[in-house]
Amino acid sequence: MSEILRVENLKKSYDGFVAVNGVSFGVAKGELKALIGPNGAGKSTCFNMLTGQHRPTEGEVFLDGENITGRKTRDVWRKGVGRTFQITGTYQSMTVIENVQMALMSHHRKLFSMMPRAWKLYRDEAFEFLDTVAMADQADRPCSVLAYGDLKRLELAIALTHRPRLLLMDEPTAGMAPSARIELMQLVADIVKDQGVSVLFTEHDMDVVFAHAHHIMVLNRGELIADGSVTEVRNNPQVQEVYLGGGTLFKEEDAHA
Ligand SMILES: Nc1ncnc2c1ncn2[C@@H]1O[C@H](COP(=O)(O)OP(=O)(O)OP(=O)(O)O)[C@@H](O)[C@H]1O
Repeated sequence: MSEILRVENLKKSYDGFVAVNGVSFGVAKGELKALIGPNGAGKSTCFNMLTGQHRPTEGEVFLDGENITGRKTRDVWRKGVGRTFQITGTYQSMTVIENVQMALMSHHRKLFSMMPRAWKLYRDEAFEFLDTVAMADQADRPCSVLAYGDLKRLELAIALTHRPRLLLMDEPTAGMAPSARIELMQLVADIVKDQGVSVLFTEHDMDVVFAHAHHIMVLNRGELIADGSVTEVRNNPQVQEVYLGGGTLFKEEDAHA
């Protein structure tokens, strides 16, 4: 399978402190890949370098073969790299569908207008995105009354309006109840399968990671210590040491590969 993302020898230093050190990896087209690691391992720093928020100190980032290292966030986004954040970024005073319509206006490069007729634009298209995340029945509800899990699904719909080739998800299930976490990631897995979008996500909940990731990478103190299938990562002694001081990290039945 060819790669949507290739990262070579990525490094980020802050005043001499090395947050990410010589990291190289790939994400295949149509892959759902997890980037895990303890707090402060360098996951967000990695994401920030992929999206152009931070310029790498060294190394290169290729999107579908094109070198995008150091490009501005907006350029990277226009090239098809989307991102969702741990804290949702919807407009609370607007309805669910208006949030999606506004994202579509941006995607189609239409100037946003507060004129009432602006809300007729892209309404059908917006419904399709809401349908993808099973939110069409909540289209006309204000965002301020949505349950947290519904806000996360809405944020996913908004990210999809830009037709990302690669979607980076920063702790997508943070703050959710365990059953809602698995449900949200099942939705993401379905989207990956049905639409061929590639997803790279960070996550602290191992049940979510093992249930859905095709492959897992492990960062520790800025260095990539594992990159492989669930089974390979589970059996990696260095990973077990990092997580549980040598104890068992994974249950056999969790593995799919
Ligand atoms: N702008 C910055 N200036 C200085 N140090 C930073 C900066 N951003 C991150 N760091 C440091 O780099 C290291 C990696 O941080 P990062 O946020 O990437 O880790 P993380 O794996 O995403 O952690 P978490 O799981 O807690 O979100 C940490 O030690 C952090 O304090």
